[in-house]
Amino acid sequence: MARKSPSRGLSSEVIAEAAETASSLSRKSSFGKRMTAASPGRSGGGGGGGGGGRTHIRKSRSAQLKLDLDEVSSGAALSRASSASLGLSFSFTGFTVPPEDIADLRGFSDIDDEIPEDIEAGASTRKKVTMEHTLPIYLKFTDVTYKVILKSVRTTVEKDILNGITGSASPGEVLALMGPSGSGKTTLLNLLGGRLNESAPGGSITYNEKPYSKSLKRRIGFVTQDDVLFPHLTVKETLTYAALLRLPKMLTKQQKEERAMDVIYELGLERCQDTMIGGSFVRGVSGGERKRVCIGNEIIINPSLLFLDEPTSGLDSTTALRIVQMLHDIAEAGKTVITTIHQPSSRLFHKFDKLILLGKGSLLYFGKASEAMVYFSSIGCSPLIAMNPAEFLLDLANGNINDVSVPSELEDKVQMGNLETETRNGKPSPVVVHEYLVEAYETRVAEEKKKLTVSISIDEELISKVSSPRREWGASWWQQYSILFWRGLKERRHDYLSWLRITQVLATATILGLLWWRSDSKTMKGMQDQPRKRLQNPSNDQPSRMNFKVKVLVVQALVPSLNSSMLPHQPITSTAGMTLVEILRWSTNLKCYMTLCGFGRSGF
Ligand SMILES: Nc1ncnc2c1ncn2[C@@H]1O[C@H](COP(=O)(O)OP(=O)(O)OP(=O)(O)O)[C@@H](O)[C@H]1O
Repeated sequence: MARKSPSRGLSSEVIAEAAETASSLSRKSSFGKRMTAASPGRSGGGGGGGGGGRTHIRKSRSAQLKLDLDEVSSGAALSRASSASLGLSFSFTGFTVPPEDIADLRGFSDIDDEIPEDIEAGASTRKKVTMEHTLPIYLKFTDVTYKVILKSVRTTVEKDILNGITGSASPGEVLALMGPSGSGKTTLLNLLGGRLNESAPGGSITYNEKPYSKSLKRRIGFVTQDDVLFPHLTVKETLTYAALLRLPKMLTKQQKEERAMDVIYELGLERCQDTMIGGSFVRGVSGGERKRVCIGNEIIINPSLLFLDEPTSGLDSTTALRIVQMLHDIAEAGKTVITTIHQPSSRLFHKFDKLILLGKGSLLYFGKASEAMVYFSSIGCSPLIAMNPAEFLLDLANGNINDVSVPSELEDKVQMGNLETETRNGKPSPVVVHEYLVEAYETRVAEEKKKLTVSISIDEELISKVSSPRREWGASWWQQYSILFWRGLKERRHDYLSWLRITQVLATATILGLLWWRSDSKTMKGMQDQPRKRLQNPSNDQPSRMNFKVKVLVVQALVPSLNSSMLPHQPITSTAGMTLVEILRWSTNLKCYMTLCGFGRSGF
């Protein structure tokens, strides 16, 4: 299969950068490797299984490292991502890899980077849904600032959230945003994802050299920190409804359903596809599976840019590692992945291509994650004991320099006693450390910043596609209505069919029905007057004294302000009393109807 020429992708500079990234990575997982292997005609990794033969391909990380250096330096690595993005090979564009190959993986949980595995290639029977190719998007942001205005009764204060953040991310890369809590990671992520519209940020954010536009929305996937999933839907239902609602109109219902299945296989969710998502009161899928469903919800539309807000929070380190590995696989399909991360393990830290370290909204480091430690040691900050690099960086960003060698400049200042700011245990205070790091980054890495601010040449076609409004989407109004209606019914089927609810509904209906049992329904006046007659002269009440008593009790319960002493003299069938009962009856009916239609969550 002919590879797409690099010129089809971004400019040579970008390609070189991405190629460099690719060469620095030993990051392809066995999962990703299978993807490569499954692509017929692919030369790397021992050859693909062409022609549907049963070719055993030995895969290992070392095999991946065989990445041809000439190929890398010529930019073919990005071309690979590019060709993947053009739907030719990788899985996460989701269109060519036989799911049987993926199914063989026995789910995501069995992926082990280090263990060589045999894979059967070329046994494809499942046909993948053809979708639009991933458009490679180069994200660049320079001197991004963001403020919020805090209004109180007396004053209006401006609060700086981000101060001059500069960085970039190319297709095929995973950029991690790291920093202590409150450092501005989520704000930066939201800005880059075009989700903060209330006040315009300073600086520039470009996507293939174009500013954010509405048409880009369709090319961006955003996985928020809080999982927004329906607890009573199964994994398969969740992704199928997402596909039905979000995929282009030109695809048939069957194709959309197939696309949902593709994503299930790609994310290794096939074993739990029929399990409910679950929630506070319902046991469902595991935390890692839940996160993968959230990611699936976004990659189902084949986005060019994927943003994730703390996708590993609350997960154990092994599951977190698998999630990050999956993000790499997604990136390798030509997507640009940007994620915030909290306290990653050292293994996880080394998996990121690029890193942004934030401290109090300022940039402390931007560059390759693998070079972060070298940079900080060059400015005099190194760990004094063996520690996880991520932990070390977060300590620094917090201004905590216990177990960290103090830069000689700062040490001198402390010893000379000319440090105006307070010191703690003879060590510079966090404020001073923060200022030092910000300053160090500003001056010593100014060159790096300059490189980023230089405009790069990107293929005209890519630029025009980014701002092109042409991308047909979604379902019609009526389709959306019916999909949401059925989704609402499915989501609540467990509520409807619970014995508690059925009993509750029957009991309410019986009690309310008793109010009008054996009523004189011939005329409106008769209906209204009849109970009054009974109340005023119960002995005339032929149908049943019991019936009358029940009614009185029910009305008393419904209208607590009427006490029994009032009843004989103050008939409840006064216009006000009856109107109240009518309102109650109608509101109950309305609520039943609305619940059946899928509106409102609480049932009756
Ligand atoms: N709209 C706003 N109004 C006031 N303050 C805000 C607003 N948005 C963000 N902030 C403040 O900006 C700072 C950065 O917030 P942000 O959520 O980006 O931090 P974070 O690094 O993602 O934190 P965490 O890791 O805890 O989620 C915080 O101090 C937050 O209180």
